[in-house]
Formats: sequence, structure tokens, C-alpha cells
Amino acid sequence: MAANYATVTWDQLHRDARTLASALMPRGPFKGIVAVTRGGLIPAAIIARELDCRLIESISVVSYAGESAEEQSEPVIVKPATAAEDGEGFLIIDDLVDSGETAKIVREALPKAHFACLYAKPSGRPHTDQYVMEVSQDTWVLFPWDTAPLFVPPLARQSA
Ligand SMILES: O=P(O)(O)OC[C@H]1O[C@H](OP(=O)(O)OP(=O)(O)O)[C@H](O)[C@@H]1O
Ligand SMILES: Nc1nc2[nH]cnc2c(=O)[nH]1
Ligand SMILES: [Mg+2]
Repeated sequence: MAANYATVTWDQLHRDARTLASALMPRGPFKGIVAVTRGGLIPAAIIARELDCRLIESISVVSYAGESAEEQSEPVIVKPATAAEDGEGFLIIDDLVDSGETAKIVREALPKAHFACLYAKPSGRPHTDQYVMEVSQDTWVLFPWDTAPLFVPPLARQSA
């Protein structure tokens, strides 16, 4: 279990993706973007719009989860990014790097591509070329697609 949770709203995610797009501008234009499924899909769509990039490829990576969603095993590429070849001129987008294992396997497949993500935990930082915000290793990031608003009873009505 993570010690902390950081909730990212749709607004915040959109702002952070635009911030990343802006930081990526001087490195472009890119031949195309490779989205790392599934978490990289929405950030990649926002960044592709800002960079006016229309060639979008995906690399499908699956980490077969353990008992809890926060336990992950070795990631496996189940669909390669064929259109990106060795990655030259391409931008890889994921939502975050945590252990860095996903980024490592994706970069091995596309060694010449530039890797960028929104959030980076310390262990993942060496595996990304760029990120927007650092998050501590003991924080679990809750993305808007993983969460829903929930009724919370008033404090006065909660039993001890
Ligand atoms: O640095 P790591 O420890 O490898 O963790 C980061 C990866 O974990 C999450 O994906 P996940 O495997 O949960 O799958 P999803 O993107 O399909 O939700 C996230 O989207 C990153 O791709
Ligand atoms: N949603 C989510 N998925 C992850 N995969 C690895 N780390 C994380 C995290 O902090 N949040
Ligand atoms: Mg992912």
C-alpha cells in the first residue's frame, strides 16, 4: 500500500500535458508519437494536438498485476510500435514512470526515440528524458480515468 495518494483531475492532467507539449516544442517537429498503452494514450492525444502531429503509433505494454493494483510484475510488450522502426525522430509518451521498468523495455524497443511523461518517481527518473512533475516514491498517483467522485458524509454524521 502506498503511504500517500495524489489525485490528478482532468483539468490538471490537461494542464500538465500542455506544459509537457510546450517543453517539447524546441525538440520537434517529431515524425510521430508513440503512445504507451494504456496510460499514455490520453496524454499522447493532448500532446499530438498541441504539436500538430498526426502520425500516432502505439506500443502495448502489459504488467500482469498482482493481488493489488499497486503490485506489478515484469512488463511485456504485447504489440510493437512497428511504424516507429528504431524510434528515430519519434516521441514516446507515457503518463508516468514509477520503477522505470515499463520505460526501460519500451526504450529498448525504440532506442532512438525521445521518451517523455507527465509524472516521475525517483526510481523511474533515470529512464525518462523529460517529465513535468516529480512525485515521491511512496505516492500512488490516481488518474482521472481510474477514479470517480464519491459522496462523503458530513464529519458530524460519521461514526467514530
Ligand atoms: O515505471 P513502472 O513501474 O513500470 O510503472 C509505470 C507504468 O505503470 C502504469 O501502467 P500499467 O502497467 O499500470 O498499465 P496501463 O497503462 O495499461 O494502465 C503507467 O501507465 C506506466 O506505464
Ligand atoms: N495509476 C497509477 N499507476 C501506476 N503504475 C505504477 N505506478 C503508478 C501510480 O502511481 N499510479
Ligand atoms: Mg502504463
